[in-house]
Amino acid sequence: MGLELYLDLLSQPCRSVYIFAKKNGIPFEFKPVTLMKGQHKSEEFSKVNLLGKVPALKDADFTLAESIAILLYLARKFKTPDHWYPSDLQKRARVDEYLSWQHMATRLCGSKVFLIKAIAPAFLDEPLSPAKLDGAIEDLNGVLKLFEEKFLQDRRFITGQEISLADLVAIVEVMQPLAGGYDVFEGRPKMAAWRQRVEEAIGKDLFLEAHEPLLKPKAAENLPPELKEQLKKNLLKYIK
Ligand SMILES: N[C@@H](CCC(=O)N[C@@H](CS)C(=O)NCC(=O)O)C(=O)O
Repeated sequence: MGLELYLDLLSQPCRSVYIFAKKNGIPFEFKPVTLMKGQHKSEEFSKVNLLGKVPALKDADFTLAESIAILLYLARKFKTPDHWYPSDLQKRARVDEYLSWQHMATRLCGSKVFLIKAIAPAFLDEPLSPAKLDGAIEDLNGVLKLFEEKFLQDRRFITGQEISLADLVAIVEVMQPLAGGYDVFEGRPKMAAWRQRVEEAIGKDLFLEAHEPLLKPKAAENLPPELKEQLKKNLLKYIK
């Protein structure tokens, strides 16, 4: 059995894995796991990832969770071009630095804005207080300022001249609040120019293909009440 990637492209870390595999011509079977149908909680999926989260990888009888671990596994196994995870000690450390920082920063704050703006209205009986969104946007703005000042500075990409895993992991996260209706690039010309460069380095078609489910979401299906309740509980955990 070849490489299998368990993905839902609505998810940021899934998009980074998908783009990376496609861009590098890594052969894999796309195994869809639809979050909005609760498929990540199925018994079948728990055999691939007991953590119940996407993305997940299966390579013969080896399974792996966590997008960063998956990206590094793919980079090493398929010996992808050096710029993705540079062999230069300090460039690699720059990538590691961003990948370590982003979980509780770009990812946490971008996801929260997206969930409050785009997902919560379909699940909650009463609208959230506007202060909730204001607070989330304020936190996200603080993180984006740090992203520009510390990680991007005046460079073309985070490590310098070429795209790396750090840029890939960053772009998929900042697209999430954008899809929720909060344009993170407005008033941030440095970030907007970086986005263009990242899109070009990935390839516009692949970038669009990976983001289409997020940018043009299909109407939500009618969910069974118990599943809706479970997803609502999860949502409240994330946006508290
Ligand atoms: N740190 C993990 C995060 C994975 C994650 O949170 N995935 C989300 C989708 S973006 C998920 O599967 N959520 C389902 C849940 O938490 O129930 C990674 O980078 O892979």
